[in-house]
Amino acid sequence: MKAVQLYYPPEWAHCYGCGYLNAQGLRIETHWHPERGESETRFTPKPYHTAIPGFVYGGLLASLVDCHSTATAAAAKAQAEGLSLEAHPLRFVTASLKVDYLKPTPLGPELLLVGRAREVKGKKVVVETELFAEGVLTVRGEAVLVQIGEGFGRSGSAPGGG
Ligand SMILES: CCCCCCCCCCCCCC(=O)SCCNC(=O)CCNC(=O)[C@H](O)C(C)(C)COP(=O)(O)OP(=O)(O)OC[C@H]1O[C@@H](n2cnc3c(N)ncnc32)[C@H](O)[C@@H]1OP(=O)(O)O
Repeated sequence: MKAVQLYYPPEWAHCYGCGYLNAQGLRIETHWHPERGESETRFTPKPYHTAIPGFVYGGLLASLVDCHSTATAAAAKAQAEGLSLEAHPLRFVTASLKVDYLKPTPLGPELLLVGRAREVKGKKVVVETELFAEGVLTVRGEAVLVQIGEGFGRSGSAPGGG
């Protein structure tokens, strides 16, 4: 199964968290499970992603939730509209991001993020994410994502839905 991010067109693939063209980035990959209506991202932090020794830096965890959410929004919207990402590479940006750190997240094990769209309405999608370390829920996130259109981010252009 191809990761959602790999459908992004090159001009939208430079993001530090999820752009496949950013050699220094995290380059996360999110997989969509249509039968469950859920997304999954797996990521193993590096030793330098440290908060205090033995635990993951919270800013990194927020980044993971952020980019995992944009991909979840694209996949959920595509499913809701009956579109294939191959033919319709939808792209979302984050309007709002809330992260609750429930427990310290241990540094070392692979992390699993599971996402669901709570609302798909027009160009807006609301995504809930749970992040697990060795099966323990340590972070919960909620994000509002807004679909962008061609030309978004270019000088003088207004945000545009697709
Ligand atoms: C910076 C990116 C550069 C370009 C590269 C792109 C590709 C890479 C992407 C990488 C991504 C990686 C991740 C990143 O790092 S993305 C980078 C961080 N994000 C940004 O820089 C986004 C900056 N913001 C904007 O451009 C605009 O505000 C956007 C496009 C988000 C909305 O402006 P727009 O005028 O188009 O939308 P609208 O006003 O018609 O609202 C639409 C709906 O959304 C709801 N809503 C809006 N805001 C909020 C809020 N704060 N809380 C709750 N809800 C909010 C609003 O109520 C409405 O809902 P409803 O009333 O219909 O129910």
